[in-house]
Amino acid sequence: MTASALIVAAGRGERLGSDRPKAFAVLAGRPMLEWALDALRDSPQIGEIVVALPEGYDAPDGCIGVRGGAERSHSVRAALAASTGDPILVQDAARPMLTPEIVASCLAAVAQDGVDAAIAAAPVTDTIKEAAGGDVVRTLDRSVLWAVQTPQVFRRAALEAALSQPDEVLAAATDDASLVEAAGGTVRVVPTPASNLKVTTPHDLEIAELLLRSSTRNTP
Ligand SMILES: Nc1ccn([C@@H]2O[C@H](COP(=O)(O)OP(=O)(O)OP(=O)(O)O)[C@@H](O)[C@H]2O)c(=O)n1
Ligand SMILES: C[C@](O)(CO)[C@H](O)COP(=O)(O)O
Repeated sequence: MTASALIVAAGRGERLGSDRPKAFAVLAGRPMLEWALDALRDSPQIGEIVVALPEGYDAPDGCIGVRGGAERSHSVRAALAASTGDPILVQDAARPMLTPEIVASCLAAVAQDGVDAAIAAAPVTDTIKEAAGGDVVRTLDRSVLWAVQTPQVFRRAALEAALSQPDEVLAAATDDASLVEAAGGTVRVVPTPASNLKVTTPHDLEIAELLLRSSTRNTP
């Protein structure tokens, strides 16, 4: 069956502080959402693209639009309900460095036997410490740590089951794979460059602008 891509674009972007929802903030001359859309439109495995949108925004050309929810996972659930494909690729509009190569790697990984989800992730390069009240409790073993990104690709049945939980369970999840993990599913990491960053703050927007303006993706 053909894959569906879900792009979650319904967030407010409070940490970015722009005058419009973050997915529509201008990045290298275009709405941020368009960068991830380009990579998905250039991926032949993707049969349909569903975009979860803020109120008052229309679906981009060739995409199915749905109204997003209160939290990110609620937006994923709304987009999933409007999709028909299998597997399902979930992408943040706020990750504009997506490429067709990353899409292909994650789709290939989820097609392997026994895998319920395949998620883009970069090995952690900083030393990570756990702290409480300002004091370090422990230093974690960096060799087993991954900084998780999107895309996250799921077998449809696994994502449907994960997202069928109560609203408050979904609201507490910072990514979709964690819901599949909690249900005992097998989630595989797909090594991806750290440059597949999420635009959260104005500083991230500056970095993404520099990367995109120096990339061949920005040539007509
Ligand atoms: N209710 C929500 C919240 C987030 N998102 C999307 O989920 C992605 C990752 O979320 P995040 O970076 O936290 O975006 P915002 O919620 O917009 O940011 P902030 O928390 O700063 O308001 C973004 O593409 C965002 O548009 C969404 O579709 N629906
Ligand atoms: C899904 C995600 O991009 C993986 O890193 C991230 O967890 C989203 O977090 P946010 O707090 O909604 O920005």
